[in-house]
Amino acid sequence: MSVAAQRIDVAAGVLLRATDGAFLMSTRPTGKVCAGCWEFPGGKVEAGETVEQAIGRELHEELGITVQQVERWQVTEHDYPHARVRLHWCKVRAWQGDFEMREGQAMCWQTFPLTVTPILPGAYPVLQLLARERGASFSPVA
Ligand SMILES: Nc1nc2c([nH]c(=O)n2[C@H]2C[C@H](O)[C@@H](COP(=O)(O)OP(=O)(O)OP(=O)(O)O)O2)c(=O)[nH]1
Repeated sequence: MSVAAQRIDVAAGVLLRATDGAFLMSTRPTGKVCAGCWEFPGGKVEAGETVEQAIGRELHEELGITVQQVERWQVTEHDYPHARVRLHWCKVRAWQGDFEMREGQAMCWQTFPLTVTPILPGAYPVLQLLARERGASFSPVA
């Protein structure tokens, strides 16, 4: 099987702010594919890791926070020219620590309609689901 044909497991966290239900989006750091695009924080699940462990590790590495509660939510797939990914989405409602953008990313709490663009296409399905849960809508920019 070629590298491009292998599906890569990615854990992505939907951090939900208790006060107003806003969710956190961040930009992809310089040097990564699609740098500057908005996404949900997370990254590749490493060998031997559970999705929950991967979320805990990634959010600590990227945002400096300690995740206290992770709820598995949806699984979606997306094919990019650079990779075929399987995204394991988790809702994160409890964490400790102050946010530190350890990879030089930008972060923004969002509600619908979103105010950030461009968004990584692999995040569209989960944004549509989140919007539906809230009686809102999300339409990707063509
Ligand atoms: N974190 C995250 N990744 C996403 C989202 N949507 C989406 O298609 N992806 C894709 C983009 C990438 O191909 C893949 C995540 O890989 P990555 O390169 O960011 O992972 P990583 O942080 O482990 O990076 P590295 O160790 O390889 O540098 O998942 C999203 O909302 N959040």
